[in-house]
Amino acid sequence: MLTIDSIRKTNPVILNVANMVTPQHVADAINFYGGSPIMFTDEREAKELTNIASGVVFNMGSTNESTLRNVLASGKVANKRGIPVVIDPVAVGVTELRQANFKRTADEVHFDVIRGNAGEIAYLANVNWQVNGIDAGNGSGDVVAIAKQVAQKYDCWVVLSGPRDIVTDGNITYSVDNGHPYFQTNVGSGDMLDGILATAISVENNLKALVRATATFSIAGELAGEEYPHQPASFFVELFNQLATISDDEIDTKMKIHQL
Ligand SMILES: Nc1ncnc2c1ncn2[C@@H]1O[C@H](COP(=O)(O)OP(=O)(O)OP(=O)(O)O)[C@@H](O)[C@H]1O
Ligand SMILES: Cc1ncsc1CCO
Ligand SMILES: [Mg+2]
Repeated sequence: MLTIDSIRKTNPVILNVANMVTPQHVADAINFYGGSPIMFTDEREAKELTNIASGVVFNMGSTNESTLRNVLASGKVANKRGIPVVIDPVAVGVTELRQANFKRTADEVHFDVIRGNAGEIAYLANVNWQVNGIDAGNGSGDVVAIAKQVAQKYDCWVVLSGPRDIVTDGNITYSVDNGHPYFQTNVGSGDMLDGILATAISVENNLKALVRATATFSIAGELAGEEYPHQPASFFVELFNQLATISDDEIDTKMKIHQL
């Protein structure tokens, strides 16, 4: 079983192609959880940095020609080395460029995890969904079926986040019912989750570890919400305190996971 102690002892280096909005939050989340984050923006060091990393995160939230090259260069080295790749297809359905960038990346790089909200994963499943920019929006599709379909299509794990998180390999599926509404209030919660997931599976690369990491982040939010029930901005800072101090006992006690 993946323990928080093993993550903190391993302190894996997690390489990120971040978006322009939330890199500090992502670096903090990885760091407080027990990883060692590093970001980069110049393709010339993609290979060297991927060679020293234990996991990589590609956030497609504000990709341009140069950062797309970074993703492709790093992704190929990560695949060759067998280190886990997490991709976040931020607002993928919203513009043609985002769609093309994701397709190109999927054609050239194998992902271990696609992490997105319902709107993003629904787009990848070709399911009609009323998205709202970076936010999940509304749809009537079955999120479990959608997540499984995307996992099968891309031969990877999918973490579809929201009030209930769905974690699947396309066959075995878990739900995680922990969390707090203030996650949704804060921009970058999903980006932080990407970093948490990469950190976790760089230490133990299996579906159960992915489920536990998903629950850990949500439980840290529950604990933060208990401290700050009416202060959404303080919640965000407290989330870091909780990530830095959460124990395996707390995770075991609070975890609400079900195999579906
Ligand atoms: N209403 C909610 N109740 C409980 N937890 C939530 C809720 N909404 C989101 N979460 C949690 O927030 C985290 C981020 O998920 P979310 O689906 O908001 O990502 P996102 O839309 O990609 O966010 P962003 O684009 O701002 O980074 C997950 O851990 C999820 O469990
Ligand atoms: C607001 C925003 N725009 C592009 S990425 C991002 C952060 C949430 O992913
Ligand atoms: Mg997002």
